[in-house]
Amino acid sequence: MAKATKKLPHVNEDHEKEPEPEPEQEPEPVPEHEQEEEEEDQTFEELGLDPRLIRALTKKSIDNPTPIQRVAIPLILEGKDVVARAKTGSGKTFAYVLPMLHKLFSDSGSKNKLAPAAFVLVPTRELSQQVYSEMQSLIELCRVQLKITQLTSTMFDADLKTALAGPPDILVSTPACLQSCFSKGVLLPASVQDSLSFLVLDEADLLLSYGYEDDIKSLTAHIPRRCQCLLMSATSSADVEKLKKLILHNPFILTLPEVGDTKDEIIPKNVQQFWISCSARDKIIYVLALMKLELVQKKVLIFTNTIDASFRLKLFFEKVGCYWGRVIVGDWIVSEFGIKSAVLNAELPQNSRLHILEQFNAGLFDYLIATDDSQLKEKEQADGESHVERKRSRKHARKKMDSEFGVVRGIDFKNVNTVINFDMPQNAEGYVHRIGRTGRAYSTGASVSLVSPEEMEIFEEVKSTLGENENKDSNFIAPFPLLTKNAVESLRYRAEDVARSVTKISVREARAQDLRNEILNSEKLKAHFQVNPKDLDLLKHDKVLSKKPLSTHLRDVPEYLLDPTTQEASKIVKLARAAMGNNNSARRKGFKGKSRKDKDPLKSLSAGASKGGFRGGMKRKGKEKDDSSRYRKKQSV
Ligand SMILES: Nc1ncnc2c1ncn2[C@@H]1O[C@H](COP(=O)(O)OP(=O)(O)OP(=O)(O)O)[C@@H](O)[C@H]1O
Repeated sequence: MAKATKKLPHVNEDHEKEPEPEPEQEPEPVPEHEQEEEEEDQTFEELGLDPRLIRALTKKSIDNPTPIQRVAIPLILEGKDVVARAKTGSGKTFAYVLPMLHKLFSDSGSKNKLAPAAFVLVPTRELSQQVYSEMQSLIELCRVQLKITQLTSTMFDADLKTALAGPPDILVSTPACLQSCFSKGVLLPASVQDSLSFLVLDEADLLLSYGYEDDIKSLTAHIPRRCQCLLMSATSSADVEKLKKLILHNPFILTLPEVGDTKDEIIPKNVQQFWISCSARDKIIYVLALMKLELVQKKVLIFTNTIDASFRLKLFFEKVGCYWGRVIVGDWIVSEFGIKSAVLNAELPQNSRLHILEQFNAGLFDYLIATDDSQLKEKEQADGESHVERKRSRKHARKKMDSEFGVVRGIDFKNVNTVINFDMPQNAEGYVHRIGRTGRAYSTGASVSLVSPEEMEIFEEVKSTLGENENKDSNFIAPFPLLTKNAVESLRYRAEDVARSVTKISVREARAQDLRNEILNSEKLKAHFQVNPKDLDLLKHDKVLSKKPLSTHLRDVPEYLLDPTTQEASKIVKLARAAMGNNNSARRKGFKGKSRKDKDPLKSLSAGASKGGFRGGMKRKGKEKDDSSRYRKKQSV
């Protein structure tokens, strides 16, 4: 314990029964900037991790631990129960996976056990797949004989038995699925009592909202007292507190970080947040303008609150012939290819959803229109209150959807530069999780929320949750500076014309068609991925769904339609993109890649963006250092 704090003089962990040493027991105070450098330079070796894991990380170009990893890993290696709260994308998964694997590597006794040594519980199947893949790839790189198994609620009893035969060392699952293994007798409480050394509740803030409370309560009876329990969470909530009381013994509470005043910095500072005020009807023109005039950087993740809205958008993009990519050979344009988008929602089969995520992450397409799970649930509830009939039919529809689906929360979308809230989420928590899909691993990112007058209330709620304060740099949602009303008006006539042609019937047909495609895909995928698990390229998810020929009148926006400010803004965004090159570089070295603020051409632009104006997401280095050095002292229960 003392060892961990001495290495990390900025960190204060509270412990219920073991108070931290008084400051006089700390090492000699070091000037702040030196401490920051020292912490940032800390290596995984210094944290005491197994060399095989360190080599595996190096192969993944991960050299230095992130702030939460720097604090959590030593404590977990020491065998402490830990509650770790750190913002989205801050590397919480490796913060528990690395020390857990380290300990399992050296746990020779586990081979004679009759049940897994570790349970990792997550709220959704997408997350389960993600965590499973991360751990599996580390284990493979380490060339260690550890078996990891993923269980899903759709597995037959016989498959569950097969999966648990052996038994695996690590089990990744949702709480419901694990509990059903106990109730079906596939897992025996006595064996678990004897074997279990680790219980991880990942994305703990979401576990209860996904309805797993009863499952978790039932599971507690099977968790041996000596089992080390870890709870990872992006936000603090009453649910996290509840889980903490249910599961953990005497935990260390790590909270990262607080900057400045009374409110936590919830959104990573490397993410610039913007908003545009417009009518619900005009949103489609604004989103078109953002994309068509290249005012946002790819890859783009667009959120809608309903599946129909996502298809409407997809068809609209297809129909406006958003073609601005060109293949040029010599002086000749040999082909033009369209910007196509894919949709992601709970209606799609599981295999398709995972594959869409993989393809998007692999960069096979740049625009993904997602309808997030909680929005669906809440929208249905809201609709249901006023329209009983609709509620019944939606309830029926909901049954067809996957209750373990979770597209937004915790999913590690790779290299998303921009998140667009086409619809505002239903609550501030939804906003935080959506925006957290960009700026992962402290890379840069931006978000643009389109806010209609009807959504102003929720927008205000978001701002107050974030602790917005124009004098403070963080958590400030600025008016989007790059798009003028004139630029939008220049697109209006044509865009409205195209929007009119996207009828309810065409949306319904497209949705049905997409589902058919994906069910077919899913069958093919299932068979194919059994043989070629790493093959990403078999099937396409961004097929054109429009049945009618595409309109050409918005294919190219004539220069005369654009006002000079927007033209200038578009040029600047392109320059910024060129200057940034591969923004992934920021992700290496424990997120401490140098930002290029000196080269940031957006810094000079001020069209309407007061404080927090468009920074192109590149000038946050100094503040990032603050993150690594400030952990908030928090009272444990
Ligand atoms: N030390 C590191 N250096 C560089 N990249 C890292 C490091 N640790 C993790 N990453 C990468 O950072 C990304 C985000 O990590 P992770 O998914 O664990 O974040 P998170 O804190 O769990 O976010 P969320 O709360 O949204 O689930 C991943 O792509 C991961 O591979």
